[in-house]
Amino acid sequence: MFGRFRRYGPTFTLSLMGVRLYVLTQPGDLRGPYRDEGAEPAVPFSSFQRLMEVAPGRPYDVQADKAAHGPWRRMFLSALGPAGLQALLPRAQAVIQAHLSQWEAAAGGSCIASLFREVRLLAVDLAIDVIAEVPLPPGVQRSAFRDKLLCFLDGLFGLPIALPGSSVARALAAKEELVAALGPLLAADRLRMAEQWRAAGSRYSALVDALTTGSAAAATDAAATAAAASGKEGSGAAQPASSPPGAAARVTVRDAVISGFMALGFDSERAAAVSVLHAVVAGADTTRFALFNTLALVAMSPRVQEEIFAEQQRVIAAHGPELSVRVLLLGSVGAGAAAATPYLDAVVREAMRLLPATPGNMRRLTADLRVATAAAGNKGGAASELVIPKGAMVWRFVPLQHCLDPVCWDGNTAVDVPPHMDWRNNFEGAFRPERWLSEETRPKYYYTFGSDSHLCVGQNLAYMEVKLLLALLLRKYRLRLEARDMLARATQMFPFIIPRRGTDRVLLESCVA
Ligand code: HEM
Repeated sequence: MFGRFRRYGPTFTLSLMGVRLYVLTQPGDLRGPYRDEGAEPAVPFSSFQRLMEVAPGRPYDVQADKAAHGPWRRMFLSALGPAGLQALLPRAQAVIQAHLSQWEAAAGGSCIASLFREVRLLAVDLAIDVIAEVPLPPGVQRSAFRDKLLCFLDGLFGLPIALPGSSVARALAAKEELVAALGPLLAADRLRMAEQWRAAGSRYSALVDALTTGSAAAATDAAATAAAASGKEGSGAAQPASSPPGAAARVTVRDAVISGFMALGFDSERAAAVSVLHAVVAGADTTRFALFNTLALVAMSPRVQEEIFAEQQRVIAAHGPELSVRVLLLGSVGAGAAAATPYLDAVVREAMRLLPATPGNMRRLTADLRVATAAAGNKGGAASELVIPKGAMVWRFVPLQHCLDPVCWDGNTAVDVPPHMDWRNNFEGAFRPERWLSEETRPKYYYTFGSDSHLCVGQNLAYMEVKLLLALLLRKYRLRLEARDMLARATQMFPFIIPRRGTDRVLLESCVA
């Protein structure tokens, strides 16, 4: 894409799965669409639309609904705020630890046989147990449920062909089985939400006010209980996963998605099940690619691993071995929480800057948009203007935007890839977590989690999960890719990296005496 930017300038078009997209790169051009001004979020791919609709011909999109989006977003922010993260941390740690134990048992602790496969399974378990907190009863076989979810996710960006055997056809069948399994499990949530909805006079904002106020109180009680139980401020491990009986319930992601569906007039058992699939989709694929990309880059850098290890040793000496929210997340999460692991934080941001887990979401214009089209490198040249018509799709392609970062890039368009993004030929110069540690070098463009009106509400949960995995792994092991050029040899780079079969083995070298 940098090549296209060099050739065609800051605005150019391309066709993706038959859809014409305008790629915009100028901050001034992007501002309006990503603030919902003259544009709305939309995924223009028919496979995705079919799999996400409630029933044939009944689309659902709370993100594009101006009235519902605000309260819905507030529900998520409450569910995934500091107290929510505190409650979810023990769950995340249990899931990650279980997978680590399986990896260790499978190869005598010497390797992860297929990084791609293993983090995919891990991300789906995190989506089930941590994001959606799906109450899978013992009767439902987890492996079969997980397989169906994977099948559903595989179809989302498949070619829009629902012929037997195609990924979309298989995903549609898996969706029906998932809906049938989930519907009854969510009956109590749905009825409770319907009751609260009526009590709030069927006004979404009032419902959210009532739920989030109660949730904040529950969170404060829960945090105090956790601190008292562990004797340490901000400790996550002693925190119960749900509120004790009688206490105000904390808001969950499940509540957020089910309420969003209700706000748009869907209150059936099927709609509740589809809403939970939406939550799983929001977190599962993104998290898996974040885990894969980050582990791959870290495994390529013994230097970065040593730095993480040294920081972990300091954390253990200062706070004990427990991985709490305070240890894992920065001051932005939770009043007064200091950054105990700034280097780990920098590593995760740097990995997600260099290899973003998503290529960026698109917007459909609801009004004409005027943009500049001056060719790149045409400094001082006259800027021409282009009017992109209402109805067109515009896109901020995240890796390209990261190439153009004014802090990291000197504006040289003579190179194929700017050095700060060129992990293939300039690994040490490109993958530099240290750039995040000083105000002067800190990247200005970082769009892996979107921006503005739809900035990802799950980003702190995602950071927490990735950091947990890295900390747990690197306290015990040094990672090494068996095929050091695994990323360069990948069979697919877009929209996600998929490694060539057999090249994604990660060697685990014990560093514990
Ligand atoms: C590394 C992992 C993740 C990445 C890279 C990621 C990326 C993104 C991006 C780019 C957006 C903006 C979409 C847009 O502009 O239209 C977004 C929005 C969103 N994300 Fe994430 N996400 C991740 C994890 C999660 C998780 C774990 C959740 C948990 C539920 C989540 C929930 C959401 C929701 C609900 C929105 C919509 C926000 C709104 O429209 O106001 N994400 N995410």
